Amino acid sequence: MAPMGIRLSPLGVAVFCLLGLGVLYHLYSGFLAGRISLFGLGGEPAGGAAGPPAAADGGAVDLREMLAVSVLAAVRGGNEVRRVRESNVLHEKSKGKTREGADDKMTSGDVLSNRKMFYLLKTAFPSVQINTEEHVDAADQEVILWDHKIPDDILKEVTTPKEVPAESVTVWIDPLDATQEYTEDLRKYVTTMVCVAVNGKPVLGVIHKPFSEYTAWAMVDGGSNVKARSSYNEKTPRIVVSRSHSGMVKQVALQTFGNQTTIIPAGGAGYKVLALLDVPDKSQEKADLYIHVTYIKKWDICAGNAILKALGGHMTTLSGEEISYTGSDGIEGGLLASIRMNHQALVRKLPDLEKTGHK
Ligand SMILES: Nc1ncnc2c1ncn2[C@@H]1O[C@H](COP(=O)(O)O)[C@@H](OP(=O)(O)O)[C@H]1O
Ligand SMILES: [Mg+2]
Repeated sequence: MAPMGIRLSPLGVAVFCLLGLGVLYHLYSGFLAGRISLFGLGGEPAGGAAGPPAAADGGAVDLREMLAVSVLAAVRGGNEVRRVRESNVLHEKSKGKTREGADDKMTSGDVLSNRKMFYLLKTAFPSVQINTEEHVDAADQEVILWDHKIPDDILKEVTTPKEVPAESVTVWIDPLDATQEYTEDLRKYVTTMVCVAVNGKPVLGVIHKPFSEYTAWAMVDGGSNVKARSSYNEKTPRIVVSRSHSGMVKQVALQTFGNQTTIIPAGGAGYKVLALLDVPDKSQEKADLYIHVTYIKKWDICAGNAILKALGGHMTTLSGEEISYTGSDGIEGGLLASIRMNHQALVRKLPDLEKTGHK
């Protein structure tokens, strides 16, 4: 006898259970079929539904899953970057001028990489804020599904899920860093990058080099597949600087560290952060410090900032302020990036750019 005097017929209960099982089977087989068709083909479907998004409810997102999708996005974007460069049809355009009057370039490599990277992340994490360097064409949407697989190297380092509220997350995408150098066919400088910030703090970063197929990733308090070198020259550092947006950086570096200092001009903020690390890629130059003095955007620097932070290094403005990865796109105060050095002592050594007019 059921409570309140209601009698349950055993046949009714059995029919109800069978119906429930049927509904569950239907849902689950659809989900599996989606996955199988996606990965059986080894590519992305043009649309339709497979696995559910990782954070469909806008509640929590798992940073370990976000790292897996970020790596995949950087690699998929990188494939587009490589394909366009190899076709030699770049459709190069100027988006306008930088504050210093240089052309702000864009190519088909930027656009197609952006489309892959943005929609892969957006489909997996529909409720998170994604800021990207390039315009996303809403009329040219693509559903790109993630197989919910976390690669072994990530599982080995990041052993537990790390959930955070979806609304605390801001993702920054740079679909093609070093566009200027890309147009000059200086391939080694080119990277694709993804960064995840939580409450404005950079917590995970991915920098991928499409032409050498090297990927560096790191998560603050999580793990990494890259590390710092064993030693750095703090006294007469080799300093990596911009080759196409340099401003007065050489003067600042020589004034601060003396004329013996080696200046390495290089393209791409991602490439310059990798120059500070122990990177096996043969095309990668090595440096002790990265300094930038002109205006720069957060998608250019967030991934490098997260990786440095995860490895115990620092990226700040030239006056030592931490950079917040929410709100506005750009930062005004220049950049100083270091690892295994006394970062605050370096900040004290640098001249005040406002006063010296070296900006
Ligand atoms: N003054 C400036 N204004 C706008 N963007 C700048 C800039 N200085 C550097 N950047 C951007 O920061 C990235 C690294 O610059 P650099 O190679 O000169 O060090 C490049 O990104 P993109 O190639 O993604 O546009 C570049 O466009
Ligand atoms: Mg960039």
